[in-house]
Amino acid sequence: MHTNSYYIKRVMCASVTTLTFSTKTENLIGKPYQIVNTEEEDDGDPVVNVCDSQIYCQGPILAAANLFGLYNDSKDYVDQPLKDYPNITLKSFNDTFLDPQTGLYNYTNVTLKSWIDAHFLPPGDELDNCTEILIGWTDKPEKLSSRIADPELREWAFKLHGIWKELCKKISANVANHSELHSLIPVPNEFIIPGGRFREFYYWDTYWVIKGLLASELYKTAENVILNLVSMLHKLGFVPNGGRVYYEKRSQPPFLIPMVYEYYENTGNKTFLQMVLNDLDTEFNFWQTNRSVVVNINGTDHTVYRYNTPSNVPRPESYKEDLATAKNFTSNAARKQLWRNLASTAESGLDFSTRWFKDHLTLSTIETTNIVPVDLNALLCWNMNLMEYLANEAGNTSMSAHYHYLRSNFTNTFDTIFYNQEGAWFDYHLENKAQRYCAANDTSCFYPAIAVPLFASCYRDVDLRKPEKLFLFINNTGAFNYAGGVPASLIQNSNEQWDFPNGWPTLNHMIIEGLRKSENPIAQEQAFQIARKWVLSNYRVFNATGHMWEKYDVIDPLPHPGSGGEYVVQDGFGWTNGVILDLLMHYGDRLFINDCTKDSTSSDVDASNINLILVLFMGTFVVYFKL
Ligand SMILES: OC[C@H]1O[C@H](O[C@H]2O[C@H](CO)[C@@H](O)[C@H](O)[C@H]2O)[C@H](O)[C@@H](O)[C@@H]1O
Repeated sequence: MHTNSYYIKRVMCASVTTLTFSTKTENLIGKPYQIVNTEEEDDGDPVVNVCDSQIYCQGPILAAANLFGLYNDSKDYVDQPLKDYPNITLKSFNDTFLDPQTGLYNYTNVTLKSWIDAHFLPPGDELDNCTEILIGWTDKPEKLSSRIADPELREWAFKLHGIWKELCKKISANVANHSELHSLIPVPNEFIIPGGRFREFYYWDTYWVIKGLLASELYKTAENVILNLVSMLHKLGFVPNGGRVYYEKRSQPPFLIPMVYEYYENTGNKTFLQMVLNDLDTEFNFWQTNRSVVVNINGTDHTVYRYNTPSNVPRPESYKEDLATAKNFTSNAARKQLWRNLASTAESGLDFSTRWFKDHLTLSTIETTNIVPVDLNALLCWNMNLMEYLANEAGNTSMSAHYHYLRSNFTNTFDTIFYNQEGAWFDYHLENKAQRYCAANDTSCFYPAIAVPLFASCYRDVDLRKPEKLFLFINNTGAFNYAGGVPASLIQNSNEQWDFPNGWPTLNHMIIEGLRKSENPIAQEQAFQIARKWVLSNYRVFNATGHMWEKYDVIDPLPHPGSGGEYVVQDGFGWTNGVILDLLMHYGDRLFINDCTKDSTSSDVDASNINLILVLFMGTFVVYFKL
């Protein structure tokens, strides 16, 4: 018998599985006993848990529930509220299953499941609906009525607007009074959940939710949702991945400052801006202090940013998946490194994509902390720009000057590290000390991230060639040729959700907005074409399924929800609805359902190419004329 060691024995007996932990009792509480081989030498890298909870982030119950695979979706276990205090629950667990003589736990999947059912409430039990408190609610907001020309699209927009009522949740009083019984983190106001298994707010999702709420004229809700994130800054010093304790060690792409910017541009509410300005500064400083790294190029130091959480244990919401990914890893050090990379990728919001894999194919080769992502850096460049503007609007000229200084230095860094004269921006690899450049005809080359510098306007305004060159580069990859929108990569068969053939609302929106905001007519026409494909295929899937989905398969002429990754595709869906409402605000006067009643999307592509050729012609003329 191995004691004090990494050793878990599974004995199948008929349909009942017996699980025995061959580990001493003292190692079971408070230590990630199930993952660390205590016989191995200390590798000097201490275990960093995601949170202190012995129920939701570590401890024997989390491990047992996952090792037995009691849940189809691992996230269900960590979303269940407790019926009694954690220490009482833990004691009951040990009293029931732990043999004091041997120090072994003894249970079957049946006894374990029935014990869990007796001690936990169903997932999501702690949420109330908030229909009553959507201040300013009207069934048919004026913006949607006036800016959408096609009557069918307008009716659809009203339906999407109606879904805010279903996705809007409020934490029940119980959570605030007894937060130790919940993984949900209490927030002061209502919030919009993505939907399905995602029963809490998510950080970067909320940017597109806010865009949708603004189109829906739900200004007070938008304000309240932002204040929830500000309350996270007060509590944790940063905005976490999502509103549960198991997300407390990592963030998500930095969109709080852009959220406040969008809100302010729509409302002009200076009092609100002044109230949150210092918090926005705190948010920026979190990235500056905790996620920056220095890269030296030709003797000059450049500060850039990467995703890099300190936690190095399995993600509690994907515990069994992270154990499975580590199954061939033989040392503690390698496992901890892998888990830090998996969690850091979740911080990127793009969990998972071949973009982060060393071999562009296999999850276990993940190396996110080695990668300096072009999109994260572009977003922080945008944050600097927005802070300069917002601080000035709020009357804080010294803060504004500070951000002006930061951004003007950073645009040079950005150019030096990420820009390639082939016409696109690329990630940078820390160990290889090189850009992750690849030619347009290489399928591992295209990720929508390369278009984020346009979305974030992280290039000099006078540099009009950059948007055009980027457009041409992406065009050459073939990524614009799909019927339903732009895919998350061109790498096939990875079965990861942030890869081909899935297209995501967030990525399509950033590409469209980047091209639209450029002053280049070719790029702007492509923006419209992508928006048209995206809106019309979402519409068709909605009519076919009755739902909006978190992601879509963009290659099939008959569009349908996406697939792949750790969990089944979810409906709802916060950011999907926000993106459609926002695109209808921009393009509602020129989008018509009849454009897509014909089934052949390839003829749509042909038509859009003809338009592009025409605009290309005109664009050349415009550029020529400017010179
Ligand atoms: O449970 C697995 C992972 O689920 C989340 O990620 C996905 O959904 C989020 C909500 O829509 C979205 O923000 C993220 O981009 C998606 O990949 C969660 O954010 C991950 O941390 C979690 O491990």
